[in-house]
Amino acid sequence: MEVTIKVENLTKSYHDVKAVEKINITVYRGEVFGLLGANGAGKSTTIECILGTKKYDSGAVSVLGMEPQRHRKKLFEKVGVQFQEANYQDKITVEELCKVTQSLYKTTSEYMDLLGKFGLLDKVKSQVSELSGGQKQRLFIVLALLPAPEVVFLDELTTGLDARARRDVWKGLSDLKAKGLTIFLTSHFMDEIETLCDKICILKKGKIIFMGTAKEAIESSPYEKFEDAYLWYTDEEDLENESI
Ligand SMILES: Nc1ncnc2c1ncn2[C@@H]1O[C@H](COP(=O)(O)OP(=O)(O)OP(=O)(O)O)[C@@H](O)[C@H]1O
Repeated sequence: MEVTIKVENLTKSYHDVKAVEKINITVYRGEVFGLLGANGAGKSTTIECILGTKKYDSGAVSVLGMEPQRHRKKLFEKVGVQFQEANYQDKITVEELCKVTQSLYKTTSEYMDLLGKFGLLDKVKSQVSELSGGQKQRLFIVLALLPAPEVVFLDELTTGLDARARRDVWKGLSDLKAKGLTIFLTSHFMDEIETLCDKICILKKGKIIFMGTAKEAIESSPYEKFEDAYLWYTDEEDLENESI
């Protein structure tokens, strides 16, 4: 199997806070990989180190066989990133933003196809500033996929989306996965993780406390539901006291 992302002993501190410590991750081509953990567990730091937008203290990272900080430009052509907030002019339509984004890349996907896949076809002529939060979120997924990337990073995949839109996003991503796209995502929704991810990694205070499939996570816990198992991994000591 072809390795798409390889992270070895990744360590990063902010002053005296160890945000991630000796993390090892391998993601194969065509896999959907889910990075989980409570707020502050180290997910964003890990993603930023993998993308080369943050400097790590020690360890090694390779994406599509390239070192992100050294091959930033070349990687930019093949890696898609979903931003939570994008910097675009106020008065720009969805179509114009798609075209501007396309102009940054050598090869691109058809924006109309992607807007259709993610339920935004009727918004093509709308101003981006007039979209709802959930529509913007989907537009950011479309923008991440426009370069026809080999791997895409989706941080907090469906935060802010309604139930229908979440299902549409899952379907859109599953179709792209079937075509060989590698997907690296974070999410706080356990149903989404269970549905989409081939492999998950749970971080707690910057360290990996579980790596495997969602099914394996359940099997190695005392619980039958993935969300219960996840909570057991992330805060073992508190779960027994909960009444709901
Ligand atoms: N720029 C920074 N300066 C100092 N500390 C930081 C900085 N960025 C993150 N941290 C700290 O590093 C730790 C990991 O943060 P990180 O943002 O990676 O977590 P996360 O898992 O992405 O959280 P969330 O789910 O809330 O987005 C936290 O303790 C956080 O306070």
